[in-house]
Parts: sequence; C-alpha cells; structure tokens
Amino acid sequence: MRRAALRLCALSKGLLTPGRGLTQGPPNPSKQGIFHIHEVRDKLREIVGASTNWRDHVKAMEERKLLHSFLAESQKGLPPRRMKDSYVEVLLPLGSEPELREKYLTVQNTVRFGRILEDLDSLGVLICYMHTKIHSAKMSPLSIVTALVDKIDMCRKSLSPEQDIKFSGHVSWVGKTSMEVKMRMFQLHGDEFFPVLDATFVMVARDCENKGPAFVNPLIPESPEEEELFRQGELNKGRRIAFSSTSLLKMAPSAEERNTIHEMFLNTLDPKTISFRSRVLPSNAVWMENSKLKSLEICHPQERNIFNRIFGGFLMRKAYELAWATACSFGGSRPFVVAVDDIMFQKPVEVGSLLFLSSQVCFTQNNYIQVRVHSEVASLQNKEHTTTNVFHFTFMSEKEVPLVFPRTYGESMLYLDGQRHFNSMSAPVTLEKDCLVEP
Ligand SMILES: CCCCCCCCCC(=O)SCCNC(=O)CCNC(=O)[C@H](O)C(C)(C)COP(=O)(O)OP(=O)(O)OC[C@H]1O[C@@H](n2cnc3c(N)ncnc32)[C@H](O)[C@@H]1OP(=O)(O)O
Repeated sequence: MRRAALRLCALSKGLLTPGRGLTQGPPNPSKQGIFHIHEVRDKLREIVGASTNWRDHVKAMEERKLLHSFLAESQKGLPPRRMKDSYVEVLLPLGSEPELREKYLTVQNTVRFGRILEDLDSLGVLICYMHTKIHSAKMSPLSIVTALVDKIDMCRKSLSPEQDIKFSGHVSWVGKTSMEVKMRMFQLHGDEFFPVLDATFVMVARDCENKGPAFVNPLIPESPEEEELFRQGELNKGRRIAFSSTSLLKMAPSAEERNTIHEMFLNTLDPKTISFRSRVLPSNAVWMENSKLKSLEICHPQERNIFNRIFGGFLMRKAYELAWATACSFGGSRPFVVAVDDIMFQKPVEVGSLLFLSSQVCFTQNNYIQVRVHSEVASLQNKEHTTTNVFHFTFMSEKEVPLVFPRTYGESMLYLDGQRHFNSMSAPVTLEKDCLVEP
C-alpha cells in the first residue's frame, strides 16, 4: 500500500515563479496590479449585481433576469480567451495589516485553514468571471458556482499569521459550461514569497437566475506549458469520471478490497467463541462508530453567496473545522491537514436551511487520519433530509494513531472509500515540523 503524505506544490517543483502566472502574462487585470482580499467579494457583488442588504435580495435577482439576452446560444458564439486573461493575484496582508489577523488566527498562533478555504472559493469564482468577462456589459449574465474542489495540497511551509499571504490563479481548462481553476498560495518569508498550497477547483456556469447551464468562453493555450495544463485538465475530467463510475455506491469492491475487509472482520472475531456475532476490538483500535462528531448550523442570510444561496466556502469551513475536531479527538494530539480532495457540491443550500454535518474517521494509517464529512439539509417546514456535500480531509497527527475498524457492511464501504481517497494522494515527501496548518 502506498504511504500518503504531503505533496509538494507544483510551484515548488519549479513550474511557476512566485507572483507570476504560468502564462507569464500580465500579473492581473486590475489597475492596482493586485487585489486586496477585501476587494474580492466586493468585486464579485459588483459583477453579478448582488444585494449588499438581505432586504433587497429579491429585487437584485429580478434585475439579473434582464441579463438573459447576454447569454450565448453556443460556445462558438463566444470569443476565445487565454490563460492570462483570467490571471488574478490577491494579497492577504496579515503582516502589514495586523487588524486582519484576528479573523485568521488559531489559538496556536497559526492560520485558520477554514478561512483559507473561504478565500480560495471566492477567488476561484472571481477568476472564472475574468475568463468570461463581457467587455460591453457592466454585469455578468452568468451565475458561477463551485461544483468541485478537486484537490488541495499543502506544501512544506508553515502558515504564520504574521506574514503576508498572496494568492494567484487562472482558468486552466474549460469544457462547455465548466471551468477548471488552478490556484496557488504563497507566504512571505524575508523578502520572498514561498509556495504553501496548490488547489484545483471546478466551477460551473449557470444562467442569470442559476436555473440552467450556460456556455463559457473557449480557452486557447498559448505555450507548451499551457498546453500541458490544458491536457491535464482533460485528464482530470477523465479521472473523475473513472473514479465516479467505480464508486462503491455503484460497484462491488475489488477482490483485494474484499480481502482487506474480510481480514479485518476475522481480526475482530472473539477466539473464545465460535460465532460470527461476537466481535472484539484488537488492541490499539477503535470502532468506526465511536469516531463520530456531529454539528448543526442554521444557515443565516449573512452566510449567503452572491446568488442568495449559502456560500460554498462557509460550508467548507464548517465541515473542515468539524473534521479537524474529529481527527483531534481521535488521534489525541493536534492534527494538521495535508490534503483535501473531491469535495463535490451536489445541491445548493438555501438560506434558512438547517445544515446537519456528520464527521467520522473512516481510515487511518501510521500518523494519518482520513476523515469524511457528510452534510445534509432540511428546512424547518420540510423535515426531509437531502445530501448536499461529501467532504474528504487527510490529516497528520504528531503521533501514531489507532486503527479504525468497521463493524457493519456500510462502514466497511466507508473504510474502503477512505482508503481510496488516501491512496489517491501522490508520492510521499518528508514532513517537517513547521508544516502546521490548523483549523
Ligand atoms: C457575498 C460574497 C460571497 C462571494 C462568494 C462567491 C462565491 C460563490 C460560489 C459559491 O458559493 S457556489 C455555492 C456552492 N455550490 C453550489 O451550491 C453548487 C451546487 N450544485 C449544483 O448546483 C449543481 O450540482 C451543479 C450546477 C454544480 C451541476 O449541476 P448538474 O449536475 O445539473 O450539471 P450538468 O450535469 O448539467 O453538468 C454541467 C457541467 O458541470 C460539470 N460538472 C457537474 N458536476 C461536476 C462535478 N462534481 N465535478 C466536475 N464537473 C462537474 C459537468 O461536467 C458539465 O460540464 P461541461 O458542460 O463543461 O461538460
């Protein structure tokens, strides 16, 4: 079995120079050269004409209906764009503006990763609006939503709440209505920005009312490097389809996986009885059902996105923080996140919903803890629960953690799914103590 570990950012492998896009194009389309983190959401509101006041949200959505005529009837009708057209840089000046720090601070004097997830989500959407910008219109007719966090890899640098952070990113691949966005994060050490994180998101364009699909501009790679990125985007799409078609919700586990589960089952049979029903935990192991934590959020208007649904970044922060607490209580020491993958946004969450989050450890190995968070919503009127997201987080604990044992068939599938996510991480790299990234 492959040992999963921190993945080096593409950037630290020399694919990208800090502060410059892969395209080596102009740093970004704003006059200032770089957006301040506060400008990102303001800019998004301006682009879609979103209300800044909940009282006006219905009126704002009514006005958006008028933008229907700007929607393209086919992708061919839209001008192609280059990667540098969507390239954006954003500064989170934690060092130079100490008043910003409070929001990002953990009690351990590190940066809250949940806040970073929110910033990445907003930035990803802004990047897509840059790609699809209509120069003749002030507002965009598109509603761009986060469909998938394909992966986020942490690099080796620690995140200090006292040093400036910089994000950059651009569209790296497009389909008909979807766009893959690659983003990077750097932190200032001395007078240089060093890579700390690589992220790949998939965003989907919808019409002005977020009711049906909408075409996005084609993307033209301009250099061999960009062609490679585009090709990678194509491969990523194929990989996602393959991963989903072999999902344990659709197909039986492989022979090797079935063996794993049966071995685990045999390891839990009580040798003193001849029974399939008396189960005993091996030493240094925990039943999966005892690794759960749950939470409930009331989705207030304050957490809405530009389309009056609940902001994806908020959902990720809440899920991440619950996952972190789950890993912490399971492992008995402060864990740090090493990877996030395959967060699928299946259904929008309406303002006013009750959001139920259930988190559980589904796989462990050495110091690694794989946590799955399932989120579902119900309205106060309708008690029926609907799944909106499934989140997968990989943490590393400072010390070796117990094994987790499934008791039921359903839990065995969770275990195998966790193992698949864990094994989908890239080659291991040495972990350094300064990698801590906490909630
Ligand atoms: C106030 C300040 C705040 C500012 C923040 C702004 C940030 C706003 C961003 C958000 O917060 S969005 C909120 C979180 N996201 C959601 O609520 C999305 C919920 N999910 C959905 O609405 C639908 O599942 C979704 C629109 C994503 C897809 O709907 P469908 O499944 O009907 O889509 P369809 O099958 O028609 O596929 C459309 C495209 O999406 C692609 N797609 C769909 N699901 C995907 C997936 N999971 N992964 C990758 N691609 C996916 C699909 O391949 C296809 O691509 P192409 O047209 O290019 O071929």
